[in-house]
Amino acid sequence: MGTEGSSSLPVIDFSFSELRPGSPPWDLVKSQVGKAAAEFGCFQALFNKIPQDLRNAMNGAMEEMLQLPLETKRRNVSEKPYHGYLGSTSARSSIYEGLCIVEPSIYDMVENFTNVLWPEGNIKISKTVHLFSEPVLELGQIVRRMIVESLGVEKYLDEHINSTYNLLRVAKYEAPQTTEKKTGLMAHTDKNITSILYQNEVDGLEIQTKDGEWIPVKLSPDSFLIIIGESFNAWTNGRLYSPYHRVMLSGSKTRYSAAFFSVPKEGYIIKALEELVDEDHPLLYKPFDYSDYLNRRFADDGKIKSIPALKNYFGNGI
Ligand SMILES: O=C(O)CCC(=O)C(=O)O
Ligand SMILES: [Fe+2]
Repeated sequence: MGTEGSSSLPVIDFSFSELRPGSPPWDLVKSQVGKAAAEFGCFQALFNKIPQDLRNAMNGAMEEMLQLPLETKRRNVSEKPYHGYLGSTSARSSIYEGLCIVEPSIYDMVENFTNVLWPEGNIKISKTVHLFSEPVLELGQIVRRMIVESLGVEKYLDEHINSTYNLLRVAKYEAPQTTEKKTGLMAHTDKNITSILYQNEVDGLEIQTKDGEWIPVKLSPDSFLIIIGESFNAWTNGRLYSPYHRVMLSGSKTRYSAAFFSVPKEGYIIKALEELVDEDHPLLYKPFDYSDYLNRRFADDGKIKSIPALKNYFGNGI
């Protein structure tokens, strides 16, 4: 699986031409994914389905969107917390900014987003974001299917896949112009199911292992980082790990990233699978409504910062 000693993250190759469920390569990759999700809650996925010119176009699109004037970016709004423009707060650094696109694999949804930023339209950006998102979201589905299969709970696969929607957040971390590392994004766990991260050539993401060690992530241009969120941890009753991660930057290069989040749908109740609760694995969290959790987090944003909030709100007392 490519782990080198204790201080590097698993690297898993998804670049097989025939990665069909049930095929020998599928079973091989599946066992690597299951292990990595349990031990690190995170792994690097090598994925050659996106040609270099599309990656370059995506890098250009991220730059173009995030270099727009502040008042333009602020038009990216949503009633839902964390679904629109994000500037700096006490939980995010002054070098961070993000824009959100709901369901980026649906062309009309991407166009709705670009029309807000460019009232005259921007077909080039819409097409790039849409074309880039499709294979990334396919990768996400492959990973989730493999995880569900590796836990032996296939009967919930359709329910699981249908319980989420996709949110893309493109972010900019302004070059700090320092030799010392500066915080770009504070340590946090993701609240959702899975996150798939892509970046321009500037590294900066760090992942914390179960032992508390921070590992800097070196992402090759054709790879993505998969992170397990708290909701996946809760649904699998702790079988999967949900790691803390942060962005630390130094130097003179601006970092751009695209995070594809699979998010539980409005009103979906996350309840640990009964097959995964037993004497050795007592119930970790009471069933919870994801939107309720997010709203509470949002209300507390800036106060509780990196405290593991899911346990605070819905922990089962263990
Ligand atoms: O920009 C990155 O690489 C990380 C973003 C992230 O962790 C998040 O938005 O939750
Ligand atoms: Fe995150």
